[in-house]
Amino acid sequence: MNVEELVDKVASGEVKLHQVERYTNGDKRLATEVRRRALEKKLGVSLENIGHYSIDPERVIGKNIENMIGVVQIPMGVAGPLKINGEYAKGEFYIPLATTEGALVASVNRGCSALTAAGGVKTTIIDDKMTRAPLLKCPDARRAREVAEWVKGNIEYLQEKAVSKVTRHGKLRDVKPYIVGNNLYLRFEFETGDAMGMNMVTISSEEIMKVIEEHFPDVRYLALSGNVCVDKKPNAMNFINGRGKTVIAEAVIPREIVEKKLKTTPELIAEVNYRKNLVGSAQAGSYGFNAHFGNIVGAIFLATGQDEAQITEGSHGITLAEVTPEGDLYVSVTMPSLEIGTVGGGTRVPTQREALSIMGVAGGGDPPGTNAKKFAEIIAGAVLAGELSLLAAIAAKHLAKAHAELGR
Ligand SMILES: CC(C)(COP(=O)([O-])OP(=O)([O-])OC[C@H]1O[C@@H](n2cnc3c(N)ncnc32)[C@H](O)[C@@H]1OP(=O)([O-])[O-])[C@@H](O)C(=O)NCCC(=O)NCCSC(=O)C[C@@](C)(O)CC(=O)[O-]
Ligand SMILES: NC(=O)C1=CN([C@@H]2O[C@H](COP(=O)(O)OP(=O)(O)OC[C@H]3O[C@@H](n4cnc5c(N)ncnc54)[C@H](OP(=O)(O)O)[C@@H]3O)[C@@H](O)[C@H]2O)C=CC1
Repeated sequence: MNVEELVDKVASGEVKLHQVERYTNGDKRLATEVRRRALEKKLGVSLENIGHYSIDPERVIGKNIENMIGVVQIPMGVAGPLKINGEYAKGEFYIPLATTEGALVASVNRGCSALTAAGGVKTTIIDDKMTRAPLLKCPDARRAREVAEWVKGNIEYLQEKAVSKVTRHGKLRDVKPYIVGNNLYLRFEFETGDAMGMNMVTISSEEIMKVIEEHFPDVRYLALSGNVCVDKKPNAMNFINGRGKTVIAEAVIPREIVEKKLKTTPELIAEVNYRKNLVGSAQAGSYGFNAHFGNIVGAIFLATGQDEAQITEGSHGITLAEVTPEGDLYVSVTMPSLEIGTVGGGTRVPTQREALSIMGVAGGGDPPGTNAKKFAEIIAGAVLAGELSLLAAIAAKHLAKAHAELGR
């Protein structure tokens, strides 16, 4: 069948979208073009821009995407330099941000400028784990408790018998059981090196379930994810117990810098933060006791190939601002659930990998895990920059003007 015939057959539905590779001798670039052209024909639309890209379909189909028709492009800007005094990120960094929201990059850039002039951001990682919580249906709550106790006492055994079969970098380090009636949710905690880890921990958890079913034939493994993990949904669990990296970025900004660069005062920033981010968020029942973590996390996630659905949990967290006894401004962001990686998933897509390389965090670290931790510290620093600048703009009543000038 020639290409024109194939396009027609796909447009008519005779060949399904996911079957096209069968007719292109496995040529994925051609299959991508055929699907796009079939869609153009069927819908009477032009997808010319979606069809212009540098990413090789051979590298992403089958690992990152199915039914590929092309690529969507998001403008990418860069903010910085931002000085970070972290335990992993040390020095000045440029932060790639993919967004279509005018004024966002300018704002993060302004925050970077103020923070760097103030001596930089101090970052601290409090915890680091990826979780998966399978659901087991037990005869009753007492049996559920027995299973949970056995699992708690057999972490090393499960690592050896199940997890080590799946992954070299994934390590089962703990489990937190939750029991509801006869349901047992085993929230497994894993170290995942430089990977965000969801594939690693999901496949490992299934192996663990096999071992548990062998030991407890009266217990039925019902769902690999029991929603206590918690992945890709707003939730209190990750806010309180953490998931991915739990990281804090903080800085003290001298009053002169607040006045000169941010056009306001430490007192006004602290008051706006208290009344907006803390009281306002409490009134709204929000998990985001912050101004716009989601903006910065989202733009970095899109630029660097992170799982975009996990921007949800990345947007959780608390911003603090207070005036120091010396009259300067202390600011911090506490991010309980930053689920990120520098290997695996979308990080291997060439454009995204280049974006990671801007920060010196593409690929695995030496030792493993250090690159992802460095990346987490850089994100937290950038989030602090964004929070600081937006809070200042709101305090100075510059928000509407900024977006009128840069966003329309
Ligand atoms: C727009 C600014 C930065 C102007 O701020 P400014 O202080 O008037 O600007 P400036 O010209 O005096 O320059 C100060 C610094 O800003 C940066 N800067 C300034 N202009 C640019 C530019 N064009 N491109 C790149 N960087 C720029 C630059 O770093 C510069 O310092 P330097 O490096 O020169 O020493 C400021 O008004 C601002 O930050 N506004 C806030 C905008 C913002 O944060 N938007 C985020 C999205 S809002 C949203 O989506 C969430 C929301 C609001 O709904 C959440 C909520 O409910 O709170
Ligand atoms: N399965 C699911 O339920 C879900 C999957 N996802 C998706 O999962 C993907 C991410 O899964 P993830 O497990 O992070 O990625 P991968 O599945 O790509 O696993 C990471 C791979 O990198 C290897 N690796 C090499 N060097 C390192 C290093 N330094 N540190 C860690 N691993 C290293 C690992 O080897 P080895 O394993 O031998 O150590 C492993 O093969 C994303 O595409 C995401 O969208 C998201 C949510 C749910």
